[in-house]
Amino acid sequence: MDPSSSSSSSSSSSSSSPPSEGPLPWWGVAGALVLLAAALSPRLRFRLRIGSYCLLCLLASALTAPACLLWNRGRTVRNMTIIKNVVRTFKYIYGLRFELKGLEHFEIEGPCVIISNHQSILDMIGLMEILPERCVQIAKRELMYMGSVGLIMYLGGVIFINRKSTSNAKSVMADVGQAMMSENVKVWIYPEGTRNGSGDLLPFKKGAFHLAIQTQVPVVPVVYSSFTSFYNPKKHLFTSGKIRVEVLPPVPTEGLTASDVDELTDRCYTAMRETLFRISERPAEVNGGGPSVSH
Ligand SMILES: CCCCCCCC/C=C\CCCCCCCC(=O)SCCNC(=O)CCNC(=O)[C@H](O)C(C)(C)COP(=O)(O)OP(=O)(O)OC[C@H]1O[C@@H](n2cnc3c(N)ncnc32)[C@H](O)[C@@H]1OP(=O)(O)O
Ligand SMILES: CCCCCCCCCCCCCCCC(=O)OC[C@@H](O)COP(=O)(O)O
Repeated sequence: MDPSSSSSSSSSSSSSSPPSEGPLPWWGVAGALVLLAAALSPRLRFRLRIGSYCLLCLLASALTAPACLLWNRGRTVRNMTIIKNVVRTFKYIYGLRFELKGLEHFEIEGPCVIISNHQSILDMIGLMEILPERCVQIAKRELMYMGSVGLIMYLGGVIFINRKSTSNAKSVMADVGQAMMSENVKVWIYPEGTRNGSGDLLPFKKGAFHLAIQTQVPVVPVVYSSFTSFYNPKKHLFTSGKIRVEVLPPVPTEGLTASDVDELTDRCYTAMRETLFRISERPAEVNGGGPSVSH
């Protein structure tokens, strides 16, 4: 070791005060314990990760709402563009990669009804990844009360329904039909009516298909591959992963009537289920399609 450096190091050590050796601050200890616990416990790791997602949604909503109000002065589908661009950054935070196919099927002049499978609260990231311009979603009205998330949904033009009351939902959907045509808006609906992480499809509710036939606009099915390889609340699994998204060709409804709803529902259900199994690399069931409408 060079003697000059030793003398300089001894002089520097005499001039600089010794590092403070006091105890770690309380927050340092707490943080270290949480990280240690998370490393040891999958359940805690899952809860921290999904909790951070919810917190991110709340925070991002609270920060984006003023921008929507300033930019577009209130509730309008134009706010969806702002919301979409914010939410699309979330995939980098959670390591979600998308493989997209069939986006050309969205190039429809005018309104249409978009339907897709619904697996979890992460779906919103996949929704915003491909959301076409001037497109709003149908949501359960409970979401309106989720703090800033409810506010941003309201500002983005999301339509809230009481899914526990068919009559209320039907009348709201009828109003949606009129608004679609007068304001040239697309509507995105989750026909399963609830989240479903099974890797299969639940029977479809019929509202989306009634709406499409009442307005004579095409139905555009969208399928997201199963999340089960990287997201499974029952197994406390939430890691990064790849999601295949396939937009299927539009299904026309010109000339159809309410009596064709069941057939239209079945047709979309079968096409989406086959696609879901294919892009999720799951063998199709031997007995063919499952139930397509709610019984
Ligand atoms: C900046 C940072 C931001 C971060 C924060 C995030 C911001 C994100 C912003 C924005 C993204 C927002 C994302 C939101 C996502 C939300 C997801 C959800 O909430 S999913 C749950 C709600 N959605 C549904 O439920 C739709 C599907 N349901 C339907 O369409 C149903 O049909 C419904 C609700 C209309 C009625 O449901 P029924 O349970 O009664 O079931 P049925 O079998 O469909 O209908 C019963 C009878 O009524 C007839 N019917 C139904 N709809 C009809 C209609 N419109 N006209 C006439 N008859 C109808 C049917 O034909 C059936 O009759 P016969 O069995 O055929 O005799
Ligand atoms: C002030 C009160 C704040 C309450 C905590 C707010 C937590 C915010 C979490 C926001 C996560 C983003 C939600 C995206 C929309 C969504 O995907 O909702 C799922 C619904 O389809 C669930 O329907 P269901 O399966 O029937 O329960």
